[in-house]
Amino acid sequence: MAPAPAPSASSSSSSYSNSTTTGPSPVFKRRRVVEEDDTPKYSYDDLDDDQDQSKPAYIPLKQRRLMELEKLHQKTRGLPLGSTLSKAKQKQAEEEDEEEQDKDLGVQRSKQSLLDEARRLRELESQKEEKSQAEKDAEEERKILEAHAARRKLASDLELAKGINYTEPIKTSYRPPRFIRQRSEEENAKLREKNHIIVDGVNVPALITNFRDMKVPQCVIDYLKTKNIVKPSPIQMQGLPTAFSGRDMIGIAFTGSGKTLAFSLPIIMFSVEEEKKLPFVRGEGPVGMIVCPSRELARQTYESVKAIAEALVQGGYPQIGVLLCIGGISMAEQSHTMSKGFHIVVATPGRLQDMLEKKKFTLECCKYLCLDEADRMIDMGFEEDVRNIMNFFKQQRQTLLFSATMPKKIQDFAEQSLIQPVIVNVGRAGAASLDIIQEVEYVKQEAKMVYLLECLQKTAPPVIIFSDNKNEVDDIQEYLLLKGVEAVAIHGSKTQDEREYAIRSFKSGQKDVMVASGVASKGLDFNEIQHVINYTMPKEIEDYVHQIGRTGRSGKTGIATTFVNMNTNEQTLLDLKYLLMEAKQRVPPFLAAIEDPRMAAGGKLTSCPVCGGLGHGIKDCPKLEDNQRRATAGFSRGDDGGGGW
Ligand SMILES: Nc1ncnc2c1ncn2[C@@H]1O[C@H](COP(=O)(O)OP(=O)(O)OP(=O)(O)O)[C@@H](O)[C@H]1O
Repeated sequence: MAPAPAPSASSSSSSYSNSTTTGPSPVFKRRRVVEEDDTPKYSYDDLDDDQDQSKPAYIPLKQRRLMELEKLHQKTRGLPLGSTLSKAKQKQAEEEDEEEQDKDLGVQRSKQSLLDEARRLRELESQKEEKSQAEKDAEEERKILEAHAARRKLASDLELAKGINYTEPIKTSYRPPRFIRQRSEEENAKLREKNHIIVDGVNVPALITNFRDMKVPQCVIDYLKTKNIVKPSPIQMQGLPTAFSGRDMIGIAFTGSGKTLAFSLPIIMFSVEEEKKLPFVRGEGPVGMIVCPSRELARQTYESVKAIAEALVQGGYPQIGVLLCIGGISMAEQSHTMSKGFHIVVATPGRLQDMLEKKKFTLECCKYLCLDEADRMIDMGFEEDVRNIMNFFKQQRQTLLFSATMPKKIQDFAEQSLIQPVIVNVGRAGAASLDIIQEVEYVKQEAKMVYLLECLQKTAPPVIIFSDNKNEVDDIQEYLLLKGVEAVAIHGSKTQDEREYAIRSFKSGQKDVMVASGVASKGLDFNEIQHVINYTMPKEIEDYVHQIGRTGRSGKTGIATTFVNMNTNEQTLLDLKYLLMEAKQRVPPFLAAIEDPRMAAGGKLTSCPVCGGLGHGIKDCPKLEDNQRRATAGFSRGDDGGGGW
């Protein structure tokens, strides 16, 4: 029999032992060995050999079973006890761990199941509602549009502050002939349909299909004839009687359709009437204003107003004064007109605001305001300028907004700013003129310049080439001059003299080609442009519509060629594809191949409310992006307008 081990230092701390050093062997052979992990362990020797000698008073059942198991195991397999024990212990620990984990998992599971539940409920709900993707998109678009359109009304701060809210249109002395007044609504509707005119608004004045019935003075009719204007265009048929009647109006018609006459003849006639009543003297005026987004457009409008005013003088009507109010012209020139009293101001917003602030003239008796290319003016950051100008009005005014591209966003914005407005639409807002043959060609970036020369052979001059980059405009002009082509260039960094020279020499036919940046030539009416070449496809489809609109004007046919390549944004190409389809133009295979993701998702073709493009929704609108980028960067005005406005 093995001697009972002496208590060792290592075990003494926890061994049950007699502290006596003398006398018989220790009573307790079985000892509790405490190891590092404090788990009780039993010496095999003690258990086996000393079983009958010294039995512990009580061994719990669990332990006894373990012991039995160990013994059995040892006998059958001959495995060391420690390993079996530790395995058993491990198992037990694992079981305990599992229990612990289960407790944790229980919490986790219950958390996860809540999420699952929420997801499941959401799925159920969405199944219940079963909204199509298109419906969801439409809803989202509506929300973006609402957020985007949440602006103040286009009214003066004074009116807003005083809570002035005009509800009735301005009264004028104009009365159409009796037979027109007696025409039934059905007849009017038929006539509108025949002329592709769509109107919206209350008590829309009847359209009139000839100038005489509109009571346009004979001398003006004669003058218009000299300009080959014999019959009113659809926008004039509806727009002139509407404006003559004093109604606020939003006029939308394609490029080159005669909008200028539609808004300038009424202001001329009102001025003549006022002058007849009581002649204007120094310091008096104006009666009305026409505000344009660019100097060139303002000058062009000024010239056409002056020409009609001159025709009226020839016809025995009183002389009316017209003031051109744009940057880059001398104050002396303007002072001369102002010294006599004047009736009409044609202006760009910046210079107009400046002159009003300097009290060069007041708007005390001004009752007529027309914003030409209104949407572009607002897009270009002139909204605040226009609002400031409104502050100078002292009474109710008649407001007219005109453009070829008037996206829904601007229409909505304008509608709430006008008084019982009449909306006159000829064709879809933003659609291209049907008098333009549109050709789109894939030309690699590096091949563009050379191909341009070839392209110029398509038609006789005059030709306009557009590029959206000032440096490129200069490069193209230089290249053409080198090749012997008579070309002029115009962009926002040119001086006023250079810009005027370019326009004059091109208009008079001295120069065959004009290379221009988009902004500099919007709305300009050049004589019978044969061909417009978009050297670079503009990012925004509205710009494309305005640019190609320099040809195919007043009923004549023109050609537009547009270069695209892999640098052209796919979404812009999609806009272009739809525009070509709408105008029944040939769609080249590379454009036809571009698929519309909205169609694939079961959507339907609608125009973007922000820019009017057909190839995207408001969420992907490049113009909205651009506006936001400008707003973030603190820009307010058009890219190359710099100093030009
Ligand atoms: N009734 C008409 N019949 C024939 N030609 C017309 C008529 N009215 C205007 N025109 C001519 O059509 C040309 C284009 O007119 P205008 O510049 O007013 O177009 P627009 O609609 O303002 O175009 P844009 O949107 O590009 O500014 C001008 O040369 C003008 O003299």
